[in-house]
Amino acid sequence: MVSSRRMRAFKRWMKWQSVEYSDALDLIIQKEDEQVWVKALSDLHEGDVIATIPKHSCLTVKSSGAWQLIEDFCLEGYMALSVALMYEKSLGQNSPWFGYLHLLPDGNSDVPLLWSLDEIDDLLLGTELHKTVKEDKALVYEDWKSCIVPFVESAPIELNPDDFGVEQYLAAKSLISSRSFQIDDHYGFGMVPLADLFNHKTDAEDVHFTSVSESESDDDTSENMEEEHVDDDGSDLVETESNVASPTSEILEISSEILEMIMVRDVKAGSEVFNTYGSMGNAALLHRYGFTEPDNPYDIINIDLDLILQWSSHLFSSRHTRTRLSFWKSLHNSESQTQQIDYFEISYNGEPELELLKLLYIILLPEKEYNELYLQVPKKYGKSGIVLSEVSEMNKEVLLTGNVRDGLVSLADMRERCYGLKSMEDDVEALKTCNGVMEKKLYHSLVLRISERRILEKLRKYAGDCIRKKIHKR
Ligand SMILES: C[S@@+](CC[C@H](N)C(=O)[O-])C[C@H]1O[C@@H](n2cnc3c(N)ncnc32)[C@H](O)[C@@H]1O
Repeated sequence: MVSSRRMRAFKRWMKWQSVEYSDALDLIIQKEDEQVWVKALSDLHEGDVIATIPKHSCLTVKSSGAWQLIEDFCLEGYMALSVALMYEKSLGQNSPWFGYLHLLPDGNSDVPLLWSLDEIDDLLLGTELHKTVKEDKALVYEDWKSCIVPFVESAPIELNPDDFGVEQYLAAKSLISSRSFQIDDHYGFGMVPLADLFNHKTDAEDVHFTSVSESESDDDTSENMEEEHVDDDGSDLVETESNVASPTSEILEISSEILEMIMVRDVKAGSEVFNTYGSMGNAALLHRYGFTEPDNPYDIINIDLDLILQWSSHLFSSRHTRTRLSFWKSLHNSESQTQQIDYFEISYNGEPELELLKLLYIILLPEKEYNELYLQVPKKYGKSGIVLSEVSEMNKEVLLTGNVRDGLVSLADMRERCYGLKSMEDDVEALKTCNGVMEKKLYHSLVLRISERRILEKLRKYAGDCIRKKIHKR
């Protein structure tokens, strides 16, 4: 089979690159979708070093043959690594990473960046990702046109434009977003062979990825370098002058450095060995990696400020909405250093963030109480005697007046309508008959829609529960 031939070639490549891994691991290619996963062949124990990966075997901007070209053209972050990846792929068998790249898919087609616009509109409508992914696609195209095309045209060596087309750029971006790791200050981030074959499990990883140099490995003072992902602009990766030494001497000096994979819990023979890509909700998982997890505790849903303004303008004059909004903004700005708020988070349990409650409370205050509040800040005001600046996450329920509760329910209903005509029950039914391996886009978009809509359900319940609690207290 082609896939097992590719795996054998990858194993030979790892040997050549001195990438070592435990005999107790099996690298398996799943027949149905060619996904790779790592299986424990015998019991593994916490503390076992199951793989060592020399840093020079990682495909990074610095290690790539295109390094000088990239440097001369001043490309940085994701764009630079994408060019390095496209360049090495363009070399085919002449690339030192051929045996590794040959195992990888051309792009990660599960990542929404690679979906068609129709698929995005159809599958992601209403979700946290719909607008974001459309914007991503437009930005990627812009980046390609304004940076990659001129790079290829002005390169001092002949590059085939077909190897650096927009499709290739999108594919490279999807691989980087779903498989890259932060390595160290010298190499920055890049593709780490073998380490990138481990699948993710939220809060239940079996293995840690650690950077260790030979001098450190003897006395066991290695620094834990849990997989770190970088922002899309790669901004935290831009090197300072001080850590960019003469490339050859530095590479020689650090070529002894290795990355280690260490077990952080026991795993029984026959089980999959998981890594973690971080604590992320389903929107972030799908956006970056192309999959979701059922019952993900890091799920959230956002209520956009625009939606709140729409809701307010159904109830009040636009002048009322504007005045109350700017009053809330002035309070918010005086109390916190955080930047402008465009949306408000509802947590996995359906709890709205404090600032949303404050804004609704202010919008809904009767005119007389609002005027008192406006004139007397930060003194006590109104019947409730609430001092807004004293309300915290701990006691935010004091803001849940009947009107605020109604407001939360209306906002949940308005947010729900963003998902279009299909009800939550339709989505749940569709998920039951969907094949998670063969219909990944549909499957994971349904999980995302359902997880978000469950949070809206919990938000309504949160508003209702508070009614009950208040009645009970009286
Ligand atoms: C770093 S790779 C992991 C190895 C990958 N399975 C492979 O075939 O090479 C990350 C990709 O694996 C898949 N993946 C990882 N964890 C997963 C999970 N828990 N459920 C579904 N797919 C997962 C996703 O396609 C993701 O983009």
